[in-house]
Amino acid sequence: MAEVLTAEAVRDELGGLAGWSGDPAGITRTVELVSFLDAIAVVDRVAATAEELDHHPDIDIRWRTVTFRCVTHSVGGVTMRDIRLARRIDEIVESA
Ligand SMILES: C[C@H](O)[C@H](O)[C@H]1CNC2=NC(N)=NC(=O)C2=N1
Repeated sequence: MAEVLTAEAVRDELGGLAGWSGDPAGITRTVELVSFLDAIAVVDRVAATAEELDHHPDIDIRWRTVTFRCVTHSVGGVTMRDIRLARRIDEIVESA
């Protein structure tokens, strides 16, 4: 089972994840897309990636603003699975 990262480890990992913030309880990134449909398209791609990784972000959609929150629910904190998912979300957002 993946281990919850320490506060220091989360800080270090956030250094390589522009736009993300948080702590061992969860990391979040909010992005504003051009339109609602663009936001939904990004969410759709993230959903496919989450299935591939078998690791799923919490997602909040408000018109064209989307907030992704990554935390490993089974252990109640941020693990490397969340860091990997966050990197993949960034790739999708950057290519949108
Ligand atoms: C069996 C499967 O790996 C688990 O149910 C997964 C699915 N996706 C998940 N996603 C997240 N964010 N946390 C989990 O604990 C989790 N568990």
